[in-house]
Amino acid sequence: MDYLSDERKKSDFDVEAMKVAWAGSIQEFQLSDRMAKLVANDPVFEKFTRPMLGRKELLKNTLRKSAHAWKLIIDLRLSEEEAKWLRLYVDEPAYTDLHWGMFIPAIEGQGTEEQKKKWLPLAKKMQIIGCYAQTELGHGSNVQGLETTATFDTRTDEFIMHSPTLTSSKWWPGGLGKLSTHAVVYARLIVGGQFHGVHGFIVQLRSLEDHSPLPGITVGDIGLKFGNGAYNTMDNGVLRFDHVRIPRNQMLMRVSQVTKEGKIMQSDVPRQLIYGTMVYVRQTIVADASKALSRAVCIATRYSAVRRQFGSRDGGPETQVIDYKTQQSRLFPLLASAYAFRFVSEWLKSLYLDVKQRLEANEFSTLPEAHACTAGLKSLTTTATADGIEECRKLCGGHGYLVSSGLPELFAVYIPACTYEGDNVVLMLQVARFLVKTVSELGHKKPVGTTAYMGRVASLMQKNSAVQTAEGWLNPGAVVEAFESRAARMAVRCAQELAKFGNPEEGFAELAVDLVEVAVSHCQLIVVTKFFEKLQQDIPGKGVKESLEVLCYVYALFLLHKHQGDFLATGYLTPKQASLANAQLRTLYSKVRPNAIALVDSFSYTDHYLGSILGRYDGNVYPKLYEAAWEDPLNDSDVIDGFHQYVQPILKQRLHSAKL
Ligand SMILES: CC/C=C\C/C=C\C/C=C\C/C=C\C/C=C\C/C=C\C=C\C(=O)SCCNC(=O)CCNC(=O)[C@H](O)C(C)(C)COP(=O)(O)OP(=O)(O)OC[C@H]1O[C@@H](n2cnc3c(N)ncnc32)[C@H](O)[C@@H]1OP(=O)(O)O
Ligand SMILES: Cc1cc2nc3c(=O)[nH]c(=O)nc-3n(C[C@H](O)[C@H](O)[C@H](O)COP(=O)(O)OP(=O)(O)OC[C@H]3O[C@@H](n4cnc5c(N)ncnc54)[C@H](O)[C@@H]3O)c2cc1C
Repeated sequence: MDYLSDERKKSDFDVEAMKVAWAGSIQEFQLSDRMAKLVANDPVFEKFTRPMLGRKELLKNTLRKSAHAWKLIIDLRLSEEEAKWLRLYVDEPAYTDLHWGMFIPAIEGQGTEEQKKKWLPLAKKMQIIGCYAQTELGHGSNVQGLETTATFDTRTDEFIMHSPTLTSSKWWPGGLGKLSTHAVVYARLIVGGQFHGVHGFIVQLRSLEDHSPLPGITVGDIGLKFGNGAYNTMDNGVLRFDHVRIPRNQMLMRVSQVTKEGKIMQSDVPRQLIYGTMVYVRQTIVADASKALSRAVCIATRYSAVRRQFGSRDGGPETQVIDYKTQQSRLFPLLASAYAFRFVSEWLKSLYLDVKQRLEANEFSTLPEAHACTAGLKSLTTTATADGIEECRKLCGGHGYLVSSGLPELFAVYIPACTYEGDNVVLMLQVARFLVKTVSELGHKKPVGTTAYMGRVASLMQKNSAVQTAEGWLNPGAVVEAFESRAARMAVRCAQELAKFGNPEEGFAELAVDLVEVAVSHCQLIVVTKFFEKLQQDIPGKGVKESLEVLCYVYALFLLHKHQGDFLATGYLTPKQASLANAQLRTLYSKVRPNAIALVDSFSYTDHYLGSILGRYDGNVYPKLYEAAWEDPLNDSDVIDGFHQYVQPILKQRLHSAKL
């Protein structure tokens, strides 16, 4: 029985076409759909018991699933793209994520042709397992502050990897603790007693025969992390070196080379390319944000349509909580954000692929913008997603707090995204640096790409919004101009404040909070602009483009409402115009309402991937919640183990004193 079938009948767009729009193309949809079903129908990938397993059982279970996934990849001859989707739908962080997601990309981006030829075939056949060992106990954000040393020994043509202090212990790398045989280790290069910056080195950690750590290497897991199950399926590790020797050709040498004689040779490649793996991963994290947020939103939307509270008239049904305006005002902006992040991630991927191609041809001019966009959008989308998942839990009331809602584990697994691959504040400060530089160069350099609007700064500083009615806000030009003006005005104002400081670094430190706000406003402008640009494309299917248009305005006007202080303070909007935007937002919520279930069905998530009783496709929530309660190990017996030992004596004492 489909308890949501009435809801599904209300929608006025073609869901199958929307699935394709969400996936990006028909090919991408079919591929993803095939992998989702493959995983959902395979009992090895069951995951409901995960939060109840102890750490050792949990990790072993993850190893079993990873081995089974690898067997499927080999037996079914899956492509790299298919394998990626398969791992996604297995939905369990594992050492393989870092092997494929960072170890291999680090070698691809920073290795020489010779190094790639040697290491990539081994890694791609999984004959070695690698991780990305950058962060240390004492330093994560400050990469140049890393303490591990790689000292060149000209006599033996080797580097000596060493951890001179406790704080130089590598700390956090996923896959390092128990599984990796190799790591790309970031360390201070020391040649002839001189420090030559931080570089990556391929280091073997464990024997390929019996997996024991090699001499001079101390390695282990850093311990339990937030939440049951969740990210504890990952062996984040600690690593120390005691004068471990590696051949010279295991330094990743695309950026700098060390010769046999101990000479440093710089190629034309900028040293920032050493950070290139982070640019790649940050871009993928933006795509992951849309997946995580859409999962939470799918659960909260379906449950909000099932759940009824208050409002019964003449014995009729109570009101579906999705019909409360307050519920809509919390839920629909998140639904719109999931779509907005999906489309901006599509754009970011194309920007990244373009930069990658240019880098391969030794053309580096677009790297700073790629860094700013990946850093800023990673920060913006992960912050919104982490907050959004928690909001979805609240939108589901008490039942959202049950592990079987799927939301607690999703939250626990997701929130470190605000920290890994760069703390979100640190990353926004990088964007701010880029923007301040752009403003300071306006006189002699034409801003391009995502900062092109700064080229119109004079008019953006003068022109105020012309919107007169609520309908006036349903105009891409009016909305984009509002976001451009706010971002440009805030950036210029901040740059003027900075100019008052004799020492720019002192000014940057003092104005850091304002600078982060400037960076946020710039990143929000990018997301809004890319959503409108997406709507310019051919999007087939009845009512699909129209529904996306509604979501695009919801996203933009929700932000405008939330940050109306900025829009008012910069003088671009009057309070009347801000309130017209809010009135339009209310109208838009009413337009989303009949399509809400269809919009989350369009994510095409299987019940297995959602992992949520509240978010079940058929809406059959209550019987399934009731059934699941009885599957809890505590309900194996009517009288709990420990009762006779610890509780009964207390009860008896009460009866005894009652007699007295
Ligand atoms: C129920 C559910 C169950 C399961 C769900 C399943 C899956 C879970 C879901 C999601 C998980 C998905 C994916 C997981 C993915 C990853 C997680 C795992 C791994 C994480 C790995 C890591 O964290 S690796 C470590 C990352 N570390 C960092 O990011 C460190 C941050 N710090 C820095 O990047 C830099 O040091 C800095 C940016 C802070 C720079 O500091 P600064 O001192 O200013 O810099 P300098 O070194 O001096 O350089 C200055 C110039 O360089 C430019 N720059 C800086 N960075 C870059 C760059 N990356 N690219 C290009 N250019 C760069 C900077 O702009 C300066 O330029 P100028 O022109 O101004 O000189
Ligand atoms: C689940 C998880 C997986 C990880 N996986 C890996 C991995 O595979 N490989 C790896 O190498 N690393 C990994 N990391 C480490 C991760 O990359 C770092 O934790 C991250 O980069 C943040 O650095 P930090 O811990 O040094 O934070 P800190 O920099 O110490 O941050 C602490 C606080 O200080 C603030 N702060 C720091 N610097 C500044 C500044 N300049 N201005 C203003 N505020 C500042 C931050 O905003 C934050 O609030 C992982 C971390 C986690 C949680």
